Amino acid sequence: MEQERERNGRLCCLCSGRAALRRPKTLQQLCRECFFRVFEDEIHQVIVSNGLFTRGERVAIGASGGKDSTVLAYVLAKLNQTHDYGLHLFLLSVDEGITGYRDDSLETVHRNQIQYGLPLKVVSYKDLYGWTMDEIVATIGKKNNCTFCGVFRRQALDRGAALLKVDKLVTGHNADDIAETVLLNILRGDIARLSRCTSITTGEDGPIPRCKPFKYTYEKEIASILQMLIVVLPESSSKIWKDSDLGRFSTSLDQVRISGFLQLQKCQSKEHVNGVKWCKACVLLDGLNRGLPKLGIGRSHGVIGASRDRNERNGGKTIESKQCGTLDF
Ligand SMILES: Nc1ncnc2c1ncn2[C@@H]1O[C@H](COP(=O)(O)OP(=O)(O)OP(=O)(O)O)[C@@H](O)[C@H]1O
Repeated sequence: MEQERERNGRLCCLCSGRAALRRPKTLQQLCRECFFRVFEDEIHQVIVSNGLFTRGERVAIGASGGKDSTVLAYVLAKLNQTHDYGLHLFLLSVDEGITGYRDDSLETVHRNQIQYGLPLKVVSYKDLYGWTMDEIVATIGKKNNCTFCGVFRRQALDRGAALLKVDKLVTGHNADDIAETVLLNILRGDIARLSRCTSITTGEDGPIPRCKPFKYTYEKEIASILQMLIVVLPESSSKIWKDSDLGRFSTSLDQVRISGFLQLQKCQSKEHVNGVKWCKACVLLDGLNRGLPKLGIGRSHGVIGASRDRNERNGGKTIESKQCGTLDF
């Protein structure tokens, strides 16, 4: 209460209006409008100075329904208009099939689709792999399921991006995520990932580069923007947003789901974006389908070894594994 009164008494350092917050990054007192403006200007500067996009490009926003990608969708849609980037923006969501979690957050994505007027594509693990995460957890238990979730999500985003025929995929990874990844890679002694995990654009040698426009953005500031966006929503929806960061917006909009013909074909398919036979996702899926779900768990050389042994015994072909992981965005 005391703090609230004190804050209300302070003035915005840019326009002398009533300050709404002390900005975490610079500790400046700012009103709501100035905070939005400096936040958006900074993202615009990051985009321009790093040459993230080229006019006319098709760009998919990895939309999880969480705060980072929700704010990313808002800010990119806004900047695309105000600065006339000339981008074709899409929302791309991966439905892992986690009851009570992703189904809720996908409702938020549907809402973003309406608010920002962006086309949405949803790709699901069930359609791509024949398994939901709930089914995978029921098979493998809670211990190693993160490996499946992370590896499949990464590939699913690539495949969704290929279906949308986009030139780039952007994600809501922020400065805090990157700091965490750096520390994890140091602890894991993973020098290769350490050297590339701070890049604002990765995968430039692959079919669909990934960019992180929030690379320099503090998570706290993204949370403040989201909170302020909630305030301007109609009462019924703002109540929904307060219930959960992920939101619970009910709508009956059509989800664009990919059909059976795109079921994973062990990377033999020419459509496969990584162009690598037997990538980590394939090894994991192969294990699941054979009733050997732990087959692909662990480090790649272990996987290759285990797979080779098994294939040699079966007189089959050699499986080559590619390092995948959630820290590689
Ligand atoms: N299921 C998904 N569908 C589409 N994109 C996703 C999905 N999960 C993660 N992403 C992308 O990867 C980014 C980082 O995801 P992470 O799971 O680390 O969550 P986060 O830092 O909490 O972000 P968010 O608040 O957007 O969920 C997200 O901002 C989003 O762009």
